[in-house]
Amino acid sequence: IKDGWFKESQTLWPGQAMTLQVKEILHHEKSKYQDVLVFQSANHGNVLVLDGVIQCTERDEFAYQEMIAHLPLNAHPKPKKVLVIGGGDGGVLREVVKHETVEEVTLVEIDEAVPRVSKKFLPAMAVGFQHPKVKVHIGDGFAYLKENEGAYDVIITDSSDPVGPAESLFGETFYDLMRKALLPGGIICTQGECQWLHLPLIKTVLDNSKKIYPVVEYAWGAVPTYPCGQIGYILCCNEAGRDLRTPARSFTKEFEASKLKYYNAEVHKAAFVLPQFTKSALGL
Ligand SMILES: NCCCN[C@H]1CC[C@H](N)CC1
Repeated sequence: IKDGWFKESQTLWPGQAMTLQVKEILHHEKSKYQDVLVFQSANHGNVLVLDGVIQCTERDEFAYQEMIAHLPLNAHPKPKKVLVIGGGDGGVLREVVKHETVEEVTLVEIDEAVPRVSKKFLPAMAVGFQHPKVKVHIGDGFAYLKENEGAYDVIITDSSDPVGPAESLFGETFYDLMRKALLPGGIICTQGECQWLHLPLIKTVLDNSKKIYPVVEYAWGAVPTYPCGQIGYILCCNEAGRDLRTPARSFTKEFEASKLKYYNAEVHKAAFVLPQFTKSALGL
């Protein structure tokens, strides 16, 4: 942080950097896995930064949390058992429990510091931990998946970037472990990086996924404080012929108007419409 501005410079987005004006540093620690920073920004609320990378800001986190949760959940006809890997800030949990069909959602987060710090400094996201349907497990998602085969209708991997603790969450082994943990007709949804910055990585992950899932899709949406102001979502289903691009279920218009700020049935469909350079690069 230099003369009151935080700069998000990272090898994953060379030559560019989002900067946010800092009002006050609220917390800074080295956890067992990563550098954890929370600051109060001038115009984006409190901001969570892990290893120098913006994870979420109070101002625009809803755009990401709603999409990564409601794209898979509304693409599934009747999701009951949900698993979230990562997502230690609680935002995805807050969204998952909005689905009446969901009976139980388990969150597996490797770093105990993230829920601890989120509960203190990002209460509007950490509210997700309070719901009775929620179970929290601090541990490695790999190990957890191996212990829970054929158990989940939807698995959401809300990870940081493939540099540091989340690196292995972008590998073929992990995608196969998620597949084995799904129930029939199950859907996974993972943080899919940025089409302007990471097309080779995205292509590798999608090509690997196509070897083991009959349905593989790429969607994207705006998140102003993420690199290039957007983020992708990779969705896979273990049942051939399923259409993930059209909601199998929708919230009522009233629910969309009162309980959501980004996602709705039209946004669901629009998210899968890709610009030509991405379409041809990913062969979708
Ligand atoms: N629940 C926090 C969101 C984590 N996802 C982010 C996607 C964009 C990345 N550059 C950083 C992590």
